[in-house]
Amino acid sequence: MKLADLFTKRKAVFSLEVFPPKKSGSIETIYDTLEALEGLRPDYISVTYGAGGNLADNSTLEIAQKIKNRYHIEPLAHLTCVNSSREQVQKSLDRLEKAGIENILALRGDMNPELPPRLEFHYASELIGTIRAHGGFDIAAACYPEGHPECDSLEQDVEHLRQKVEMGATHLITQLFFDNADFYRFLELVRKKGIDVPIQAGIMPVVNKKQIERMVSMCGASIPASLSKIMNRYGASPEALRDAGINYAISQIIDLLSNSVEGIHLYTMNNPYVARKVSGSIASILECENE
Ligand SMILES: NC(=O)C1=CN([C@@H]2O[C@H](COP(=O)(O)OP(=O)(O)OC[C@H]3O[C@@H](n4cnc5c(N)ncnc54)[C@H](O)[C@@H]3O)[C@@H](O)[C@H]2O)C=CC1
Ligand SMILES: Nc1nc(=O)c2c([nH]1)NC[C@@H]1CN(c3ccc(C(=O)N[C@@H](CCC(=O)O)C(=O)O)cc3)CN21
Repeated sequence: MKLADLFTKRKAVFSLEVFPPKKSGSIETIYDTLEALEGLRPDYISVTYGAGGNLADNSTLEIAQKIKNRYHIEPLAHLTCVNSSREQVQKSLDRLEKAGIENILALRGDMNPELPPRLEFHYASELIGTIRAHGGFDIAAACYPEGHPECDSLEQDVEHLRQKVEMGATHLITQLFFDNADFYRFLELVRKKGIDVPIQAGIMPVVNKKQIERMVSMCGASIPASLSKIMNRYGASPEALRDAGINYAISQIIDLLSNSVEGIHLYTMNNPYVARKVSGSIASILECENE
């Protein structure tokens, strides 16, 4: 199924994101995670590719294929371009098509300090053009409620976002954010600029200090006072911080749904406990939105 069709059927789409286990780890661990996530009945599951600048390989395709064929859930395969040649991208697209994957999240990708950028692709919009020319895929792209960290202004970043939609992205997923006011401000600006494709809010429940620090430095997301108070007060107790992080995310999601958000994309970080807690708490609300 093409994800664009999903957005015409659902008032609020609910999706999950997983990442392939590190090369040193076993690929099998992801299947335990998927087994647990399957029961949460997401509309689709996305699989990262070279997240955070990690080396990418064929495991994204392999996992996406399993999500489709073993769990009968629609997969969204991430694809990045900054470290790839045109030939490599063409090859990836051919493989994805052959595997029956219909949806791609087209990204520039994080810079890997160990790999020099190939300079054949500079921006996600170029990758989107290549995917569209290839044909056969629905294309999603990323957007940044607080502006992309490498961009001088939010206005300029939104202009670049418009290029991605013009090139063929039919659905957007936001970078993680912790202050819904940032999202609402961004949505207003984006709509004013004529970008009219569905936008899903990307939410990450932050459940430990190290993870929060890593995400903030990687994504440039700002921490509102209410969240930093939680971190300071409960930082020494892993369980308290985990539960506070989960509840913070649930509150964010309920506020977003009650303000007519078109979808929630949950960055699960392969943690089924967290995904289960969050989706269990919003299941009846999602049902109410979509009935
Ligand atoms: N792997 C994943 O799941 C996710 C990864 N990311 C990462 O976030 C980063 C950005 O990715 P994308 O949004 O796909 O990249 P993008 O190519 O859309 O934007 C990257 C930067 O380039 C700027 N830019 C875009 N077009 C431009 C142009 N024509 N001229 C000048 N500047 C331009 C943007 O404003 C932004 O600062 C990447 O590192 C990506 O991997 C973000 C979300 C999810
Ligand atoms: N700039 C950027 N790059 C991304 O890859 C990315 C975003 N932003 N924003 C949203 C999500 C978050 N994603 C992430 C972020 C970090 C890891 C990560 O740190 N992975 C570790 C393992 C961590 C763990 O086991 O808990 C790894 O080494 O692969 C994975 C996916 C992918 N996405």
